[in-house]
Amino acid sequence: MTTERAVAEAEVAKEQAYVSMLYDRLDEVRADAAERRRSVERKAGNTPQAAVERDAFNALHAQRLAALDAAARGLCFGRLDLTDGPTRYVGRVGLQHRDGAIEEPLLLDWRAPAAQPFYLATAVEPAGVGRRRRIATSGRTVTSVSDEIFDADAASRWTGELVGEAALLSALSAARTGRMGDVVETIQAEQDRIIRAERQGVLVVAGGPGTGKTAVALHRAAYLLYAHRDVLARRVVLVIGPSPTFCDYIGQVLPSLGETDVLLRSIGGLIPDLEPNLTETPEVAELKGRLVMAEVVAAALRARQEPPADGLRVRHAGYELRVDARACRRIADSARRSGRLHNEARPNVQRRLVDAFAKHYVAQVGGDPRGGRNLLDEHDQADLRSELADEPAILAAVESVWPWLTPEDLIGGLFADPDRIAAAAPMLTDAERALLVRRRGLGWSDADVPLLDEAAELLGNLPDHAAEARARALEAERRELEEYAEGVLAIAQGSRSTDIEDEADSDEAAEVLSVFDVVSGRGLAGRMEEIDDRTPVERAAADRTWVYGHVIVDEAQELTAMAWRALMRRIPTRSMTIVGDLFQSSSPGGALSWGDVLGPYVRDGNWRVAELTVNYRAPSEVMAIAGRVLAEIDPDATPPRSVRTVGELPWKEAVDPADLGTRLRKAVDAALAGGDGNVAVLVAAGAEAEAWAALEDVEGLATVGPHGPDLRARVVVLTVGQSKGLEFDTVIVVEPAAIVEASARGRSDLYVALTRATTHLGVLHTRDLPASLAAPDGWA
Ligand SMILES: Nc1ncnc2c1ncn2[C@@H]1O[C@H](COP(=O)(O)OP(=O)(O)OP(=O)(O)O)[C@@H](O)[C@H]1O
Repeated sequence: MTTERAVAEAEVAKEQAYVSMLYDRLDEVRADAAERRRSVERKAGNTPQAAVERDAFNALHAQRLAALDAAARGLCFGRLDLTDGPTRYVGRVGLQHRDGAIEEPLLLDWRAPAAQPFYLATAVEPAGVGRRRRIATSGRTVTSVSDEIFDADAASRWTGELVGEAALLSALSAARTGRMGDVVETIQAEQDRIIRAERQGVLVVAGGPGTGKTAVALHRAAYLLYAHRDVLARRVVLVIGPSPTFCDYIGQVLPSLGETDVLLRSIGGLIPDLEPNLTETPEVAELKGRLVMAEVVAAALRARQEPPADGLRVRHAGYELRVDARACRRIADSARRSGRLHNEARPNVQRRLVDAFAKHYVAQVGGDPRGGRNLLDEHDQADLRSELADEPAILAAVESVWPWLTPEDLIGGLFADPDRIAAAAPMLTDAERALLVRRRGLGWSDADVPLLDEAAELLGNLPDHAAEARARALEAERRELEEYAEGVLAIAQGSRSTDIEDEADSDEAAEVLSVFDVVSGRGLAGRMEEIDDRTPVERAAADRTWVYGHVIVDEAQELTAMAWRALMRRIPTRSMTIVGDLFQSSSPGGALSWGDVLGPYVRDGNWRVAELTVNYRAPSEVMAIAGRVLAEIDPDATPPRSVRTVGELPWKEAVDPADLGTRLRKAVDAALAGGDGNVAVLVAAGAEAEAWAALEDVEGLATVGPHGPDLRARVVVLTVGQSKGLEFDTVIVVEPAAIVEASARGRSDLYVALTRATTHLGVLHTRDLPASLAAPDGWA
């Protein structure tokens, strides 16, 4: 055995002793936490107050246990030998001595200030570190140690191998699993500075593909929760991702760091109980994303507050009761001027209209034919008034002036009626207005969500009784419509089934479907009756108006102006981390500059940009090709510098259209045979069906669930839009020309597609390649 190996083994043995001790201590702490949780559960007291307290403590201990469980994997991964001080061990969680008497902790949480030199020390700026040691473990066993020596004295004491970037490179070369993992053991200095940046104000993290923006954003969430737990655990950190698929992809990172006070959502998921089920064309999504839509929504509401031109008439107890048009208008105008939200103003409108009807009623019932004083006394008049207050015909008349409205009513009612659109959106062209038309009851798209949110802001909540009454009314309406629809269909089509899907084209069916809108109102009413023993994250998830402690936006370049508007309402303190790359923006309504995005919401000087410059994902061979596409997007842009070179050039192949499927199949088979990594086939939107069909019988092909294809499969087909933020060992891009043509920002889509590869990249094409890819150099 060489001396170096003997020394290394001795060091491993020493670290093993320390790491075993840490695991013993972790087991003790977990046992204590579990015992405390059990004792809370056993605590006496059956009052609702005691139950709520018990649940709160339970949640706290459950969270602590989750953090300790998460820490068990790779508990300790580093050691710092300070030049003028003690030795410190760095890990996933902080551990103290049992008696707590000794000041130095047994293990430092990676987020503690004292642990920072582990990420920042370099030979040039050692930050007081003599030696940084990385400790690799498998389960509870130390498998190796590797050192960097920053101090000549320490160097003379240590003769083992020096492996600077080995841990990073080995992490980056590992096969991908379809789920992002944490990088806590190998955070790089430029990333660490961003992770620990001040909480106040808006921090924009810009950087090219693969620079770790998502990784940094998630570790920042974990850091902020550590540094400001008192506020943030109560107010919750919201992380916005570009799609539910992406949220699934990154969903394990924070739990693996022991953090659960975080809510992950896409913009489409911002309204509780509403799951968008429709996909818009890019034109419609762009139109709905424009800020002018806020004016359209406001105008649509004003139009719903318009009293009938010839006033109101109601028959009651043999009398015709009237409120003339001028009086109706006065009441509506003053409700609008009151500044109250629409539904909050309704009780006042109702009271004044009932008063006006009652006045007419009293005049008719007690009027003196000879022109004298009214014959009814004050009590009689009050009785008549209260008789009218619950009269359905009167309430229906009030509805016609100032209806109870949910966001779904307002926006669904607007889109369903070209006349309403014309009145609310005179600033749009005819063609644009036509894009907005949609029958009611078909559902909602991601692009509708900010509009529904805008509507909700103007409307306010329905009070419980109104929500219930409305649910009852709509239930009755639904039954009536169902009967009607059945009748109509029975006459028209004999015994044909009235399955809703069969009827999707009939107007009756559309109306029948529209009652699904009610579910959220009813769900809301039901929820309010429950005792509120939910965790802050659960409460935030169920509350559209929740104000968050910090908001992190990933792939922020994709958000439309309306989406930003909706999001900013959730974070009035503007404590935000915004992560994105403008060159990867494919959304036609997406950002062109961070100044444009933030200008309306954040004062200059309250936001700053931090850049990430190193590409941890795509190797230099892939970036050489992708960089040429970037140069076509913007000749002045600099692609991020790759840390890895894999020694394999990307390939491209021209194929006959008839052979595309067979060739694709061959390429996927070859990739699968070449290793145990995953494979993604990336295509232009609309071309996915063909690719799925070509790969139908490939073993390991993804299944498709409600959030899209399962990324944990070995082979997956995705549109470029779906692949945003993801990465795969092998990427096969099909028909770049079609990707470029598919949208106004098609070149950015092609840049995104090429930069998803961690190791192998291939391009299949039946048409000419864009100039940036046509040049022969850089290809195998
Ligand atoms: N310090 C690090 N240590 C180990 N792996 C890292 C580190 N930083 C980033 N990575 C890895 O690099 C890959 C790319 O990171 P990430 O997805 O965060 O990049 P991104 O900038 O968000 O990319 P894109 O803009 O393309 O979505 C991921 O696999 C991530 O885990």
